[in-house]
Amino acid sequence: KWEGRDSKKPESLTPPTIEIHITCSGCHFCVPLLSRSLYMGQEPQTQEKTAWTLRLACGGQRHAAGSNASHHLAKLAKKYGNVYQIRLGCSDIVVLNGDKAIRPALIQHSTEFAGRPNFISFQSVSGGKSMTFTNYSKQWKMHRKIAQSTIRAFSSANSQTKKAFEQQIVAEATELVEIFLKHSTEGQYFNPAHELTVAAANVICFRALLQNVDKFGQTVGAGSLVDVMPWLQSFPNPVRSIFKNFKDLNRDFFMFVRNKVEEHRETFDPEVTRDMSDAIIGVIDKADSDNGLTTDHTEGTVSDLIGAGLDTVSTALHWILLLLQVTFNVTIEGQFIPKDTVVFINQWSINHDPLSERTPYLNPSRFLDENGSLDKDITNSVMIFSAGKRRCIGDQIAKVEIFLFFAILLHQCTFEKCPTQDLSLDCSYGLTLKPLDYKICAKLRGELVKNQ
Ligand code: HEM
Repeated sequence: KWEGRDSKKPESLTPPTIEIHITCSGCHFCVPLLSRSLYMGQEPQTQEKTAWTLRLACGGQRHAAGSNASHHLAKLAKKYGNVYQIRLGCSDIVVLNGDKAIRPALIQHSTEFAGRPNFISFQSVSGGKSMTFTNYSKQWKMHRKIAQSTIRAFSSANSQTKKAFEQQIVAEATELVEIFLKHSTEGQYFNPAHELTVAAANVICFRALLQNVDKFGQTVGAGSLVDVMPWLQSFPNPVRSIFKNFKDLNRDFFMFVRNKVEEHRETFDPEVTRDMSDAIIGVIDKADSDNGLTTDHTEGTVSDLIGAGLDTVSTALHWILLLLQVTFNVTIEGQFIPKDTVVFINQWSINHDPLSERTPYLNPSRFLDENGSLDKDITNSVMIFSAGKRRCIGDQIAKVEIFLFFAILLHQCTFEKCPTQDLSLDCSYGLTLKPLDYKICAKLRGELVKNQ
């Protein structure tokens, strides 16, 4: 019995079930569910279900629930409790909302919540040898340990690596400022999404492959309606087409990584570790003892680190630039979980109370106490890197990257929103929740500071 539920006295031992009928295809509703789904590892039990029905009608446009499904799921928690169950296609998915439900699940029951479901879409990621999308096992533990120590070795292991890493980010951020100013020539407005993705890709690809890139406009991820409705693959329909595009994108991305890793193998020198790829080849390909990992896991790990480090950081910068431009004065409107249940950790619900009045603008001072010092209780309550066994292993990299990019962009430029465009806090779904496209114009504050 798991007692992470927020309510004082559970009425039943099973979470309420809400059926979600998706009445059109092409809806992205389930993507965030799937991309942050965890898997329980307890004994199976039968359960009685109380069913409520929620209909999402979406004729190819936004679904009735609004564009932010995480927000909608958080709102449902007000009615049904912080732990409830939805049915999506063939899958029952338990949704956890709010800090009080999520934190004990991820920390006190870290092993039970460390799994991953066996979704079809996960097989397309990192050549099927992803660490991120692999279920909890002894082999996964080894895989994660290798990925974690490799990241550390190339970002924060000692003052020299730290400095080299920071210098690379500064160079990238300085170039980004120049590109933004070029796109803003004569007061033009431009969409920063592509440049942010390339900047984040350059940082992580350089660490992983000693390679800069200019080709990443799209990012890879996982999660599709076919995971919960596999039969959608058997006849032509928009979900099948979207899934095909997703598989093609993942395949192209993986081929790029595989070719680069192959080049590294050909020139590998055990005395000189050039980048993360060399480090991983050294540990997996050339391992002295059998650690259960094969050479395919080498490419899988490099691909995982690039994929995870690219989309997240570029999305964070994309949100920051959006929130910088405008003040939004708006109103945002003990369970037992059986084995093999897919659990959606609605992390969004921790940092957003769906029913409270909020003014979501960039307001760093809300993290300060009355003396102007950082309030650790507040910063710790923001759980953007998750918790428990699946906690992000790139958090240190991410913090340094976002801090330096943000500081350099702000130091050098002001940003203006396009006057003809309404800004919105709605999201589009991929591996992360992304802001919708918007345009800005960058203006230099003073002299352009070039990278030394
Ligand atoms: C703002 C930036 C970032 C955010 C918000 C973020 C967030 C997260 C979260 C919430 C998870 C847990 C997912 C889950 O529970 O299923 C995660 C996992 C992961 N992150 Fe990050 N991340 C960021 C940057 C990075 C970077 C820069 C890297 C690598 C260079 C990275 C590598 C990973 C990996 C490999 C995992 C999977 C861990 C596992 O499955 O054991 N992340 N990240």
